[in-house]
Amino acid sequence: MDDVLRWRVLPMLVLLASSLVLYVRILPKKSISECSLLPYDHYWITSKRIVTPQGVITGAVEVREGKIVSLVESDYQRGSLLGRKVVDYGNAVIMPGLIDVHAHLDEPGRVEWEGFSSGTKAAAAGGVTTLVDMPLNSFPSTVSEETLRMKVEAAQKKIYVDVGFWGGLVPDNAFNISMLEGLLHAGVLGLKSFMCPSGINDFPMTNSTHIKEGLYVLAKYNRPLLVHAEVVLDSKNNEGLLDGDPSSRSYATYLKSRPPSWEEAAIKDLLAVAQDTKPGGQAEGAHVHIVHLSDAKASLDLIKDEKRNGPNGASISVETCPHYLAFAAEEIADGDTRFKCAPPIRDVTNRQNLWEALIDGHIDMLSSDHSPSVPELKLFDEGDFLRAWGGISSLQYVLPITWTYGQKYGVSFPQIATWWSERPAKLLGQKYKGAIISGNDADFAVWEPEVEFELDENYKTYHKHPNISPYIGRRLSGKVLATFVRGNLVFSEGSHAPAACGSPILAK
Ligand SMILES: NC(=O)N[C@H]1NC(=O)NC1=O
Ligand SMILES: [Zn+2]
Ligand SMILES: [Zn+2]
Repeated sequence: MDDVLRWRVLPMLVLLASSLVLYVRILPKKSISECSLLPYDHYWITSKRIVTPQGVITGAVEVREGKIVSLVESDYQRGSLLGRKVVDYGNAVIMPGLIDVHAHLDEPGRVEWEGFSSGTKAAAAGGVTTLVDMPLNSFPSTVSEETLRMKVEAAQKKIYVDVGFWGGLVPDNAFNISMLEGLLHAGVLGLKSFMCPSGINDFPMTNSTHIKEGLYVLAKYNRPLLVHAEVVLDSKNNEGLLDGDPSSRSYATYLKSRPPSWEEAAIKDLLAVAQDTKPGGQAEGAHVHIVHLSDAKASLDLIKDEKRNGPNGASISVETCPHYLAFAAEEIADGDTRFKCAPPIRDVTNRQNLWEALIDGHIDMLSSDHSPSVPELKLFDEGDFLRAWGGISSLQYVLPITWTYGQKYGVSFPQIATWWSERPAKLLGQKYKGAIISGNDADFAVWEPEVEFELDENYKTYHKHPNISPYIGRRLSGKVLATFVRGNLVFSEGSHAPAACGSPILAK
């Protein structure tokens, strides 16, 4: 019996011990192959169309340990990379990964609306390699050091792309410097506030005084304040409308309820406060970023006027979103609340003016303002524009939307890279993101501009609620083939890497 034990158990123990050693030794390798569909840490990607700050080139990008280490402009097919690990994307476009500075992922607290996992899977499938999560629509809102920690905790092991966080500037913390400093110190990339009711009870609106206080604190940290710039004017538009009034199904009714004058009045007040960000001003170092501009008339003129002062003027920037560039009020059917957002989508002429302002550089960048909810809150049965949730679901589609609807205006790959990568990286203070240059993070969107597809039920969408998006049913061009985040191939030909290895981005 003793002998049997010795000859059977001993070898098994040896085997167990050696496989444990092996397991421990291969652990780092294993984690690469979980995080990436391409399990190398040193490789080249090649294509005939690589979008760099110097223009579109044919060549190879060398990636090592998550960084771009060299960029070779050459006809790589001649064999200079023979024997290397090369992924050839042929004629597909390699662009810097998209950076979405404005998305609502709603976690913790409202995962039934979206969540870090589905939201960042959608981002990865759309070529978005970094996104910044808004401080509201989750519960609690991100307004203190503690609530930021809850966000970061909730994001652990769930994010497929890199994710930063905005903190909320609300009346509760605006006059509480230590609370704001705690939030900034803990790593939010900047603050966000509303000049009108946000639609979320624990995220009340701020007035100019709150914003001024916020800017003083932000100045010390060199970080921006993002502002939803609409103020509720004493409008008579909806007076007399009762719940269930048939005209609340009318898009025209909704459009009139939030006129361009709301944006104009807010931007006027905001630019007055933003004067403190001028060189030598009390809030020098802070920056004001106007989110989702819709009004391309008086509101845009105010912004253009301020920008004419150049570096001596206030430090400001502005974004618009794909839905203002893709849709127009005239095309929105009554009752179709998928199109409800704030500020609203305006008329055809306004859309044309937004495109021109973007192309002329008056509008700095694009963002998704992906703001989904559960389908029930969209009130599809009633089609009530006044009571339905306001927010457009689009995160996964922003690249093909920009490309498809931009064709009419002759939009180029470098322009898309400027609007979706370079300028957003600058707003976020991310020095190593936003462009394909040596030393930067190896964040890429690889896509095929010429490939068309229909957003129908056969199209794999990763948003938690695919059907609430107004883009469903549209034909788009520009298919995302592959997405790399810090060298990890996180999405390729319809599949995600097994593990979610995105990093939280915390400001230091
Ligand atoms: N709370 C929230 O997401 N609001 C957003 N939705 C929208 O359409 N505009 C917004 O600011
Ligand atoms: Zn907003
Ligand atoms: Zn938003």
